Parts: sequence; structure tokens; C-alpha cells
Amino acid sequence: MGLNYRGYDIVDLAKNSTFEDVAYLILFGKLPTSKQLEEFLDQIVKARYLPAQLKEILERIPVDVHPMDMMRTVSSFLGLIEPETKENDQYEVAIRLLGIFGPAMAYWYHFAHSGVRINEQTGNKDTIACNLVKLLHLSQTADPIIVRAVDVSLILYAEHDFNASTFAARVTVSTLADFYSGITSAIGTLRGPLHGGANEAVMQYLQNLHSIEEANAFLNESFKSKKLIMGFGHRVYKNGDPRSDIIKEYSKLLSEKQPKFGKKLLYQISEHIETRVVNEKKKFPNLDFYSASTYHQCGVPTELFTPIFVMSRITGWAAHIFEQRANNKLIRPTSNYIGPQKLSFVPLNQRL
Ligand SMILES: CC(=O)SCCNC(=O)CCNC(=O)[C@H](O)C(C)(C)COP(=O)(O)OP(=O)(O)OC[C@H]1O[C@@H](n2cnc3c(N)ncnc32)[C@H](O)[C@@H]1OP(=O)(O)O
Ligand SMILES: O=C([O-])CC(=O)C(=O)O
Repeated sequence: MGLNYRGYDIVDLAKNSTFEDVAYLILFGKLPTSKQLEEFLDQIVKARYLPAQLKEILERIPVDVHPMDMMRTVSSFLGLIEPETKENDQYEVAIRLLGIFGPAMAYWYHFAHSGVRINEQTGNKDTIACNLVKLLHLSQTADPIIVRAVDVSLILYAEHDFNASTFAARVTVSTLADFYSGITSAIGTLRGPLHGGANEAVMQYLQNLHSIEEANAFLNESFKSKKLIMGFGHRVYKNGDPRSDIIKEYSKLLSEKQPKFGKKLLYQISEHIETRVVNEKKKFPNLDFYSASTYHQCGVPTELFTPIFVMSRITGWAAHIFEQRANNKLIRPTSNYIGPQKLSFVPLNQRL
């Protein structure tokens, strides 16, 4: 089973596009001309601006919270100070969030860990991936291999039909709630390890494995105790996630070519785990499995893996919100109650 965004194969997009190109496609329905792309990047660069009130809030968020809770707060708080209105419409808000999520995350991360207040603006032609890498590494320059690996990961994470977080966003706005509420619901839903949180959960076990023998011991124990192996299996793709081989190539490339963060052994262990889980459990890696070793080899702290998913999926969530609103009907499933019926009311003083 393949995957396409608005008719374009994900393999072609990952090979030939940038994340900005794909974000435009998802938000506006067609690939941009070069002029449209340039204007779109200008809008994103402006949207990086961190208002003083938001910085104040970010500085109060403790270092030991899960960064997804911080991301949820960014969405919610921005909804207070820059609410969705007729003028600040859903398209403006979507671009604002697309621009601000990365800088807000980096601002919080550096302030919480070392008290450093970063300047969110890097170069005014920097893409989202390049800005993110510079901000995370507190560097004026960024390794092109790392930037491209992050860029491709953002392309791959951008949209995936009715996954749980997108569905949550659609349910929320189907009540005619505002855009930020939809995104805040979606972030809360993405956080769990059965969905977006799996990329972080993968790294948590990979980082404890220092040899093929240790990987085998981990797998033997997981198989024996029927533990879920994070980064494998998928509700829709039962024979493999088409995004996995694409991100796997970047994990391999980084392991061979990135001098500072690249780790050959990490890639080899990941590949060994893939082979055994596929052969022995018939579960295939999903996008989150090789995203973990890719992000790790880009020098991204593990706790920021899922927030980076947010930076990308904002595009898919936004497009679904536009679509839901264009022909809205309240999403409200019914359920079959199977508990007791027709009980006689018991006054408080007679209850046992
Ligand atoms: C970007 C994303 O959100 S991709 C998903 C990221 N999530 C993960 O990687 C978490 C690990 N994977 C899982 O928990 C699951 O595969 C899910 C939630 C993604 C999909 O769940 P389902 O569609 O319900 O799985 P499915 O119906 O294929 O499961 C069948 C059996 O395989 C087992 N199984 C599924 N995934 C795994 C796994 N990763 N490791 C071990 N066993 C698994 C199930 O427990 C179930 O066993 P059972 O029949 O004994 O109860
Ligand atoms: O579709 C899903 O259930 C999960 C997923 O892969 C995604 O959201 O990218």
C-alpha cells in the first residue's frame, strides 16, 4: 500500500521537494510556483516571532515536564493572545503555528536546561529544518546532511489521513470550536506512545542497547513477555509503512557520513532489530522506528522527537480542519449501553 499527498507519491515528494513545498501543497491544495514558495517562506520566517508574553510563559515551564505538554501549552496560550478572528483567520493561524512551534520549543528547551534565551530568528531564508537545526545546536551554521534528514522527516510526518490526532482535531472543530482548540486536542492525542510518542519510546530502548547481543536479549525478553515493541506495527499498513524505507536511508547515511553524531553501531542494531521483528513477529517498522535513530544522529535530544512531529503534522491537522469546516457536521458517535436498566431509585440513607 502506498501513500500520497493530494495525488503526489510520498517517494517523489521526499526525493524532490522541501518541507515548505509539501506544507504549501497540503495547506493550499497545489504545489507552489517558485514565487509562491518564496512568499510562503517569508510568511513562515515572520511567523517565527516569539511574543514577550509567550516567552514569559515558556520560562515558567519546568525543565522536567514532558515537552509535548509544553507544545500543547504553546498552542493553547497563543490562542489567548492571538485568537482566531475574521482577520486572523484559519490560514493565518495555521502559518503562525507552522512558523512558531520550532522556535518556541527551542526557546523553552535552552532556557529550561541552561537559562539561555535564544534569538528565534536565524537567517531570513532559512527553511524550517535549517532554523530548527541551528536553534537546537545553538550554531550559526548547520550540516546540510542533518538539515536534509530533518527536512525529509518533516515531509514524511506531515499528513496521514484519519490517524488518532487528526481525528481528535476534526472532532474538536466539528463542535464549531476555534482552530487552536483543534490543534491543542491533536497535540494531546499525538503525545501517547501508541501514536506519535513512539519515536521517543524507540530511542529509549535503543539507547540501552550497545551490541547485537544486547539487542537479542532485549528482543528475546520482549517476545517472551509479549511486550509491544515500539516503532513496529500499524493500524493501516499490515505489510510495511511506505515511509519507513525512506527515513531508514537517512539513518544509514548519517551513520556513515555525519562525523559528530553519526553512529554506525546504532544503525546496525536498528537494522538487526528490524530483521528479527519482521521475520519472527511479522510486524514491520513504522515511520517512528528509523526516525528515532535518524533524529538521534542529527543531535536532537530524545525528548524533542515527538514535538518535532508536531512541527510537521500541524500541516495535516490544519488541512483536515479546513476540510471539516468546509462541510461541517458534528462528529458524535453513538454507543450501546450494556449496564443495568430500570433500577428503582434508592434514597441516600437506605444505600448499602
Ligand atoms: C506515526 C505513528 O503513530 S505509527 C504507530 C506508532 N506506534 C507504535 O509504534 C507502537 C507499537 N505498535 C502498536 O502498539 C500497534 O502496532 C499499533 C497501535 C500501532 C497498531 O495496533 P493494532 O492495529 O491494534 O495492531 P494489530 O491489530 O496489528 O495487532 C495484532 C497483534 O499484534 C500485536 N502487536 C501489534 N504491534 C505490536 C508491536 N509493536 N510489538 C509486539 N506486538 C505487536 C498486538 O498486540 C496484537 O496481538 P494479539 O493479537 O495477541 O492481541
Ligand atoms: O495513521 C496512523 O494511525 C498513525 C500514523 O502513521 C501517522 O499518524 O502518521
